[in-house]
Amino acid sequence: MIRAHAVETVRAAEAAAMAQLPDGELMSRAALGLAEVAVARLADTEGTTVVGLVGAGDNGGDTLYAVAHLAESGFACAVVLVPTSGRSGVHAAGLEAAEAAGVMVHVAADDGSAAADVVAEADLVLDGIVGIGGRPGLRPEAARLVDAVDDDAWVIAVDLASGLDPAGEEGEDDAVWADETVTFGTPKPVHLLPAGEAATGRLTVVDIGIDVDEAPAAVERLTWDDVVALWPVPGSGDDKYSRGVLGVVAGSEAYPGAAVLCTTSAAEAGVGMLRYVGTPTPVGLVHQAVPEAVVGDGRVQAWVVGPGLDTDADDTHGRTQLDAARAALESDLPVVVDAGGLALVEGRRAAPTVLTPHAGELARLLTRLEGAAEGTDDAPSAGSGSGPSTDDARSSVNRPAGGTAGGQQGAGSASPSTAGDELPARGPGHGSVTADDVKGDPLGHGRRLVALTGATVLLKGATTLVVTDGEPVRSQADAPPWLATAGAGDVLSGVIGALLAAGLTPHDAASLGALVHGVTADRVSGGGPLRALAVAHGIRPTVRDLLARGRSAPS
Ligand SMILES: NC(=O)C1=CN([C@@H]2O[C@H](COP(=O)(O)OP(=O)(O)OC[C@H]3O[C@@H](n4cnc5c(N)ncnc54)[C@H](O)[C@@H]3O)[C@@H](O)[C@H]2O)[C@@H](O)CC1
Ligand SMILES: [K+]
Repeated sequence: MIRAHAVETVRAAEAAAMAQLPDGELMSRAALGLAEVAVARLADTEGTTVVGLVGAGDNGGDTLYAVAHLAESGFACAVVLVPTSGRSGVHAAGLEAAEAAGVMVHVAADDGSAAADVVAEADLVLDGIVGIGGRPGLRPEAARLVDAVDDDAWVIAVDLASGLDPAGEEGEDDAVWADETVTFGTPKPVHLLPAGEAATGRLTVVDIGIDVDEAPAAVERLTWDDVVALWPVPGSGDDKYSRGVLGVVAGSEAYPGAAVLCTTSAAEAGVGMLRYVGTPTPVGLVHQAVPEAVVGDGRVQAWVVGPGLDTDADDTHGRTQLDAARAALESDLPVVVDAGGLALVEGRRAAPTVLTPHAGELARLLTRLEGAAEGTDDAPSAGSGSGPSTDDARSSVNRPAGGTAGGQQGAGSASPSTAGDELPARGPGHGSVTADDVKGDPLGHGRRLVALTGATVLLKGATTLVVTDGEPVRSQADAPPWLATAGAGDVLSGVIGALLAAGLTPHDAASLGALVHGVTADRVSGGGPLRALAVAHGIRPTVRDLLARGRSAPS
């Protein structure tokens, strides 16, 4: 598992380490690690010239010492001091070391255009303007220098891309767009969250000897090795019931395919037994595609409610299916609620619940539930504010052409309410939320839905977020953009349902489901198009191979 720690946690760990070490030791380790990465990248890119952009804090100090190392290794090195106060504004000992190593020093405040020319010449740029002490956004003088960076230069952000919010809560238009980030001690939340992940680029963690193992993480990301630890593997005493029976209320006369996708993926994920509740057309399809499934209601350990569900159906079969969906939601059993099922959510359930909206569905749900809550005395607070900006609208000063944070991924579904329909604009009613609002602040809006429902919220996107009250946010970015295809969400809900039925917590089931879904999509895609059904059929071999990694790993 990758664990990212909040700035306060990092500062406390650094203080504890510094108390045991000579002055400057941590910075020296950071600078050396940074220089080693830079040397490797210069070799990869056949680069020879280096510029360090140096701000007023210790992030600039790291950069000055790293550039000194690079100059000593024979590279043509310069630094540009960004603060308006020039030399007096930067880390004095670092500046002395850089000058002693023969680094050319340019002061942006003295001659901004000459400094920009120097920046434009560099093959490799170290962004040391601000680190974890930074506020979001770049000052104009810094932005001008970042803008001068050559499109072909390799940009390494020191600790984090300057201009980003270290906590990853606030999106920021004005930030460095790094090819790579070299961070110290532990990842920071911004490296794993949608607000900063794309501008972070490749992430390398340099061990500087601080200890955060016992400290709570702010954000976590499951990795392949976590599958062995978390995936429910049957023992010799298990039978199909003890392994978990999953009930699926999905598909409809209008959207029958979702039933096939959801039940197929649940079966592929190895559920003990599957019950399916649907209308005649999807029942026939499920019979053919998943002969293991038992059609009809019965005892289950968990439910999936909603993929392809037609909440407008008013024929007898449709109404009976909707009654089963409502009964599942009113039961004391764990439920995954997806797509059409989200329209049936009325607020808190007492039992474990995973809601799996994409941005548009989350916006609709928040608008409806917050509207309803406003009419009551105990209305929860609306949570953090939301801006109209979107990922797509974000522009970073040195972002490469066409480089965006990626669109919605894994959000596709064969269900009526997940067919990419999004609220066109902010609605007239007070408190109405749009899909763009959610994309501009996915974590904040996810938290709002958690506060309203008490559920685990899995928000689909290029990076999928899993938010549960009292747990570190899980952030999974395993899937290729090809997964943004209709039906992918139906497959995801089947996997999560199988894991819930086996007894995993909603937080683990949702994040592990997202991981396996994304890894499967990546394998199935192989760099090309994929179909949701192929992802469903890929779940079984993917889980098998991930479990086999654990068996072959040295103990
Ligand atoms: N604390 C430690 O023990 C270690 C810290 N290290 C480095 O130190 C960094 C943190 O250093 P600092 O706490 O000095 O803080 P930073 O270097 O992140 O920056 C703080 C300075 O930048 C200015 N600033 C803030 N936001 C700005 C913005 N948007 N635009 C321009 N200037 C802005 C502030 O006025 C302040 O002077 C880490 O990110 C890491 O790079 C490493 O050397 C490892 C050890
Ligand atoms: K930086």
